[in-house]
Amino acid sequence: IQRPQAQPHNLTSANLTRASSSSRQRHVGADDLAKLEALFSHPLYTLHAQFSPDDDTLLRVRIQESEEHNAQQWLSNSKEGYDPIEWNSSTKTHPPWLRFHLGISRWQLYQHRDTNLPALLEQLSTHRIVSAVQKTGGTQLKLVITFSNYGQALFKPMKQKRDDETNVNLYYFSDFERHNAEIAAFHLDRILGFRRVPPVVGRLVDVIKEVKDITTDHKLARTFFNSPVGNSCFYGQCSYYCSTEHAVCGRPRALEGSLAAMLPELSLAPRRSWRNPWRRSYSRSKLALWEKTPSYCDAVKKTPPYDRGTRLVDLIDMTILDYLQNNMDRHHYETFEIFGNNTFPLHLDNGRAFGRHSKDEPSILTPLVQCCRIRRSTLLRLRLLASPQYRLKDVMRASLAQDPLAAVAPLLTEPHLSALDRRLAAVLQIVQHCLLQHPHHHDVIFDDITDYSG
Ligand SMILES: Nc1ncnc2c1ncn2[C@@H]1O[C@H](COP(=O)(O)OP(=O)(O)OP(=O)(O)O)[C@@H](O)[C@H]1O
Ligand SMILES: [Mn+2]
Repeated sequence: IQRPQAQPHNLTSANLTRASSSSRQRHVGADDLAKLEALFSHPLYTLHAQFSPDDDTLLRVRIQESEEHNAQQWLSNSKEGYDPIEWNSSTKTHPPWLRFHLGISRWQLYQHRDTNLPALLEQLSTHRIVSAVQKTGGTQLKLVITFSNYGQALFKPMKQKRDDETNVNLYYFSDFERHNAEIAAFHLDRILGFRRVPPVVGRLVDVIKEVKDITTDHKLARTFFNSPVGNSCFYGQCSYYCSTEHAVCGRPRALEGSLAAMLPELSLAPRRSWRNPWRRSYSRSKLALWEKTPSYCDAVKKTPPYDRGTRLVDLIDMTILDYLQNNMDRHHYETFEIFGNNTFPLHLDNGRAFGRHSKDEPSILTPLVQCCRIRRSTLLRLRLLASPQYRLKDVMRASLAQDPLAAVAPLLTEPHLSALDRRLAAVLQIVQHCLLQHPHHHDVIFDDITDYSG
């Protein structure tokens, strides 16, 4: 494929790493970075880098006969404003978004130390935008952005300042989404070793040049206006908070937002949506059944798909992620249909995480408390992250410093980082309590890494 004009021709993952590490050092201590490096080199991350056999990937490249015959590059007519399509069945020719799609497997979205990841993030944050339209459905304003190489991203704009704490009188279901939460969730999920959040990066978007001027979405275009101080604003159309009072504004045109790599489209890779058994009531007055039934997990454990395989412990993984980031909004989760029940749950939509640092929400941990079940690999990584040698808040600080928006301000403030450590200790305490209550440790610990002794 042809490299986009905005990028140097010699862009490789090697010099990308060099470039980002030199800029990182300005913002974050070398100690934190060394901890992150050491963490990712630990056997608990490297030993089990799953190399999926081909039949365990979501998509496969079909080699066309004509292509085999003339070994020519496959050239198709490209749309106006887009780069020519010059990729074929060889991975070397694929743009990063396509490599990402082709790398999705039964158990993870990308590999540990995936060499495509830096290139994908770099493209999301710098690539030329040729289209921006509203994503329909969902409650809050978000855009689907298309790049000149046909890659796509889901854009969530900054709605509030990073150090704003959610109003205590606001219910979780009316909380604003936060772009920095989407970014931080990607980093946290990767540090926990799950790799179930699609890669997300921060970016300053020019709301006039990169949205208004190029959009084909007339409903969106009609909502642009200039604020009293001359900033360019828009509010779009959605079921909540899409009005002049809740507009998002550039300064004067530059607007912060998160860009999540788009998953393969549903026609290629259909997904199934599952209701979270521990879903909240989404009502001001009603309690959910799980809130009134201490033995609730016994029933869940007998219900497919939680009665076999790894779905229950995967749900516990998701619970731990959500407790750490204080996300109460996990009403549903999705899986890729083609993998049936033996697959991982996607950790999509983390926009309501990191709303509060001064308060923890113990009820998020209810599945862990009621089920007393956890993957051994997860538990061992959590213990690693609780040790001073690595320390969750330090490795998160180092990881988040790699995001381009860290140059504007840290993606998570120090109180949020400290909350991570405090909540991690609470998770480990609950697991300890479970172990004391159960005579057989294997009733609590699901050993998914039997060959690892540590
Ligand atoms: N990276 C992605 N790639 C493709 N589709 C995505 C991605 N992230 C989210 N989606 C899809 O877009 C839908 C809406 O996204 P999201 O849940 O983040 O927005 P929302 O406004 O919070 O929606 P809701 O109010 O229903 O929770 C999701 O149900 C999901 O299927
Ligand atoms: Mn949501």
